[in-house]
Amino acid sequence: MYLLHLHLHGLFRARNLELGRDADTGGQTLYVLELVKALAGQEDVERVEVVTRLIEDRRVSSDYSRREETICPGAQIVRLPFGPRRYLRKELLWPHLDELADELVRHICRRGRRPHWIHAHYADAGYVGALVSRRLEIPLLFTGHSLGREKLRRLLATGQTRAQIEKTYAMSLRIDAEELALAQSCLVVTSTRQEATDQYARYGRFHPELATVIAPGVDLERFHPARDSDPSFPELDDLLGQFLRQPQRPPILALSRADRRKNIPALVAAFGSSERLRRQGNLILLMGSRRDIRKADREQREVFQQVLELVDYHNLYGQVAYPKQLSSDQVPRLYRWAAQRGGVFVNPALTEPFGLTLLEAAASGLPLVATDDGGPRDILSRCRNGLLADVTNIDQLRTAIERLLGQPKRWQTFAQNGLEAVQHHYSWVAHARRYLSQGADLVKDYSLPRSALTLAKAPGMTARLGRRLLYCDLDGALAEADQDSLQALNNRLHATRPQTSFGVLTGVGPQQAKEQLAALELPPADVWICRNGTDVSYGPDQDQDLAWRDHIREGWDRAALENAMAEFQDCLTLQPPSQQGDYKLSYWLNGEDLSLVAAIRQAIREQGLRAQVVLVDHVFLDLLPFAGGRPDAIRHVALQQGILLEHILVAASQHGDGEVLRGLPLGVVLANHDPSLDELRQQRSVFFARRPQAWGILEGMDHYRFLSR
Ligand SMILES: O=c1ccn([C@@H]2O[C@H](COP(=O)(O)OP(=O)(O)O[C@H]3O[C@H](CO)[C@@H](O)[C@H](O)[C@H]3O)[C@@H](O)[C@H]2O)c(=O)[nH]1
Ligand SMILES: O=P(O)(O)OC[C@H]1O[C@](O)(CO)[C@@H](O)[C@@H]1O
Repeated sequence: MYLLHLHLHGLFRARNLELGRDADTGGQTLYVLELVKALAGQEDVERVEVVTRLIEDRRVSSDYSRREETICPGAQIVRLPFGPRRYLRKELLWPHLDELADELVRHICRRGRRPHWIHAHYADAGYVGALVSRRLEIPLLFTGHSLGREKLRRLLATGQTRAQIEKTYAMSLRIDAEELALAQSCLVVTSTRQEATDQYARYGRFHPELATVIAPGVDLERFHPARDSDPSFPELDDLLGQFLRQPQRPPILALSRADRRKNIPALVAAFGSSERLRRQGNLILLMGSRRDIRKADREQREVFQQVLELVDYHNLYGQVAYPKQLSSDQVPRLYRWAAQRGGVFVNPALTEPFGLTLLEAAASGLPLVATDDGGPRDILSRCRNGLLADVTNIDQLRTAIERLLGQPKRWQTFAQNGLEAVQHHYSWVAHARRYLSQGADLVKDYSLPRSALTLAKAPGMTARLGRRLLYCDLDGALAEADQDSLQALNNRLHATRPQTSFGVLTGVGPQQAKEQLAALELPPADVWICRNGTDVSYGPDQDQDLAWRDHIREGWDRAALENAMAEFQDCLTLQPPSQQGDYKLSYWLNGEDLSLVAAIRQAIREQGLRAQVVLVDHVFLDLLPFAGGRPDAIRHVALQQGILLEHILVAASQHGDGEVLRGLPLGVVLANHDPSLDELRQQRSVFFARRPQAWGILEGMDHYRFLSR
C-alpha cells in the first residue's frame, strides 16, 4: 500500500522534533511521526509519505528546507512549497492552501499512481485533502487533532469576544475547512469516543458512522519509569535547582505548549492559593522552549506574562521552576524525575481533545490530575491513574491536586494502574494494525476512480487543446468590450494558434454562451466552462465532457435542495429555466445579505445535503455539486489535456471570481472589476490590469509574457 499523510503546519522532521518550540509544534507533530513510523513497519505498507510545507527561513533549522527526508525504511517526508518560503504560524497559511492543493496534485501525477488514501491532519490539511481527494478521486481520512468549534466554545467561555477570536485564529476559515474535510472524508479517525460523541458531533458534516476510535500510542522506549533503584538526574537537579529552595519536594508538573487553551495560569493560581501545596510541594512548568519571551508570539507572551504575574503575586519564588527549554531527550527524564519524588502531573487545559502528555505521564509511573473537558475523561476511565477536575474552578483544581499529593497509597495505586494501562491499551503498533484494517475496508468499498489519473485523454474526449489556455468570462471581460480591443485580442490569439487555446467561463448555458460569443464576432471557444463550472464542453460543436458530468453528479439531489430552499423563499427568487442546469440550482438573492448566505449554507449542512453555495455578482446564488465549481472544472480540463496550471491565464472582474484566482493558475483582474476583488492584491500570481475588459486581458498577457510560456 501507498499512503499519503498531510501535516502542514509547525516544524516537522524525521528526528529530534522541536516539540513546544511554538504553538504549532506539539502533539500532532509527534502523533503523525509515530503513526507513520508504525505504518511503515507493517508488511503490506510499501510506502508512506508525509507531505508538509517547505520552509526556507534562517530562524529555523535548514532541515525544514529539504524537499525529501527519509524517516525510516518505507517512510518519507515530502516538503512542497506553497506561499512564501519563510516560516509562518498556522493561522497565516489559509491564503496559500489552494496553491498547495495544486502542487500536491502535480506531485501525485508525477508519481504516476494514486495513494490508497490521503489522511489529512488538522483543518488546514483537511481543506487541501478535500480538494485533492475530489479532484483525483482518492479516499480521504481526517483527524482534526484539535477542533475549531471546541476551541471557540472554550475561549468564548473565558470572556473573549468572537471578533477577538476571529482576528487571532481565523476561526471561521478553520471551521469551514473542518466542515469541508468532514463532508469529503470517508473515515474520521479519533483518539477517544468522547471526541466523536461530543467534539466532532458539533459539525453539521460529521456522521458518527464514519468515525472510528483508534487510541494513539506512546513510545515506551522513551517514556518508562526509572529503571534502576535510585537513578540520578544531575542535569535536572542543576537545571531545576537554580529555581527551587527544596528540590526534593514532590513536584507538581505541567508540560504543554505556551498556548492560551492550555490554561497554565489557572494551575499557578491553584498552587499559589493552597497553603498545603505550598508547604508540601514545588511547581514545575515546562511551557515549550523559549529564548527571548519578548520575541515570542503575542499569545505566548501573554501566557508567560500571566504566569510570571501570578508567581509574583503569590510570592512563589523558591518553589516554582519554569526552565527556558528542555531537549527532547530530557522530557522523558523530567517525568521520571517527578515520579521519583512522588509528584503529580497536571493538565489544566480549558479543553484537551485527547492529551498525549497523559499517556507519557502514565508510562512514566506519574499519577495525574487532568481537565474534565475532552479526551482525558476517556483516558482516565481506561487508565484509572488520576483525577478529573473542572479546571475553570480554581478551588476544584486545587483540591484535586491536594487529594493526590501526600497520599502515598492512592498515589501508588494510580501509578501502577497507569503503567499497566499504557502497556495494554496505548501502542502505536496496535494502532497501525487497527488503522490499516479499517482503512482497507474503506478502500474496498470506495468506487474506483473513473477519471484516468494519467494525463492521457479521458474516454470520449475528442478535443485537443494547446499548451496554454486563456479563460475569459463573457459578462465582465468581453460583453462591453470595444471592438478594437476584441479585434486585437482575436488577432493575438489567432496568431499563436494552435498552441494557445481560448476558453469561456460563464454562468449561462453553452448555447447562450455560443450566441453571445458570435455576437462579439469572436471565434467559437476551444473549451466552454458553462453553468458556473457544472457543464464542460469542447470546440465549435461543444462536445460535452461526459467524464466531468459523471465526476460531479455523485451525491447531487436537486429536489431535496429545492425543498431545503423553501424556507428562504422570501429572500430568494428562482431564476428562469434557461439559467438552470442539471447540476446547477440558481436563484436571485433579493438584496445582498451575507448572513443569509451563511444561513443557507448552514441549512444545507444540517440537512446533510451535498452542495456548495456560490454567490456571483452579489445577487446570483448558485447551488452546485461539491466537485462542480469553476476551480475544479479548470483543473479537470488541465489534467485531462496535460496543460500546466501556470500556462493557464484567467481573466476576472466580477464579485465571486476570487475562487478562480486562487492556486497556481495565472490571474489578471481587469480594471472594471468589482471592489470585492481588491482583497486579492497581495495574492501571488494575480495581476491588476490598468485597463478594462479585453484591453486588460491583453495587459495581463503581456505582464506574464503569456504567449511565450
Ligand atoms: O515544552 C514542551 C511541550 C510539549 N511537548 C510535547 O508535545 C506533545 C504535546 O502533545 P499534547 O499534550 O497531546 O498536546 P497538543 O500539542 O495540544 O496536541 C494536539 O494534538 C494531540 C494529538 O492529536 C492531542 O493529543 C491534543 O489533545 C491536541 O491538543 C507531548 O508529546 C509533549 O511531551 C514537549 O516535548 N515540550
Ligand atoms: O490550539 P489549536 O489552535 O487548536 O491548535 C492545536 C495545535 O497543537 C498541535 O498539536 C501542535 O502540533 C496541532 O494540533 C496544532 O498546531
